[in-house]
Amino acid sequence: MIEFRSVGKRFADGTRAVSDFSLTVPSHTTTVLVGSSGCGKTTLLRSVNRMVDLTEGKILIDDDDIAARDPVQLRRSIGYVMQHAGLLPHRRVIDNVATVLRLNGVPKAAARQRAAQVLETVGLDASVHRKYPSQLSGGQQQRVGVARALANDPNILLMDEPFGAVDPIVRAELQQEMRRLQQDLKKTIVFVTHDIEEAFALGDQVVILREGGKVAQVGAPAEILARPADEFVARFIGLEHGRRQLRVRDENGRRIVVDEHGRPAGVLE
Ligand SMILES: Nc1ncnc2c1ncn2[C@@H]1O[C@H](COP(=O)(O)OP(=O)(O)OP(=O)(O)O)[C@@H](O)[C@H]1O
Repeated sequence: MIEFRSVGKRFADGTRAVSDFSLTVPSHTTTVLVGSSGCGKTTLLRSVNRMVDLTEGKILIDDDDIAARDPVQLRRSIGYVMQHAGLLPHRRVIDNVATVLRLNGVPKAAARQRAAQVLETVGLDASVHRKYPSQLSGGQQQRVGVARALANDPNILLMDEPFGAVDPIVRAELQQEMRRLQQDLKKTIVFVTHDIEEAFALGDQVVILREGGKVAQVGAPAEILARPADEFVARFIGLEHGRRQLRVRDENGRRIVVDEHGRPAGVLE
């Protein structure tokens, strides 16, 4: 479990990114932080592995204050996936993944073996092992990024807009893949996105943020859709002007669900 207790961050230049942010992230589930650009998502995410050091409040991981942890050790114990995969361009795929294991003292052969295993977990076979990142598609690079984050088998995975730079079809594929992975792995995931559809697709718990890291609403996607806390949330999740309102239409004896434009969205069973 990760607990944010009245967390705040003011950067050296005086920019206040976050104030008084509190949240509990339950273990083995996915929590998605969603909000517009600049609302403080990345700052909050990076404060969990101390890439950002807080100016107020504290973060506890399983009841331990992370301020007391060695930052390098802490960072190595937590998986981190960023938007542009952040792979080392001059290292082969297998070594990009093996490097994090080597840093933790795993011998070379064992590191490569584990890297191959974790690449397979994310759907990449041996044909990519010896390639360089630039020889992979954007979606494949993101998979390598996820594999690298999983290599040490961390309990916690931080994901910062990991699918933001790939096309919508690949993005949907990666989201689906992530749900499958999470069913097996049951990591504690904190995922950042500005896309509410992605938040609803992946989050067990969704946190809608306003500017300054202020929480507008926290809840399961269905709870938020059913009871948006206020106008801001209703607008953010696209409930205004009748959007997302589905209706049932009878079509040759079957009940078809249609969207606000009357376009078919599915079949009601
Ligand atoms: N190192 C820094 N120094 C000064 N200000 C910063 C720094 N990093 C972030 N900020 C500011 O803090 C605020 C929150 O930034 P943050 O990157 O956390 O937002 P975000 O919600 O992740 O945005 P995006 O979706 O655009 O990445 C912004 O106003 C940003 O300009």
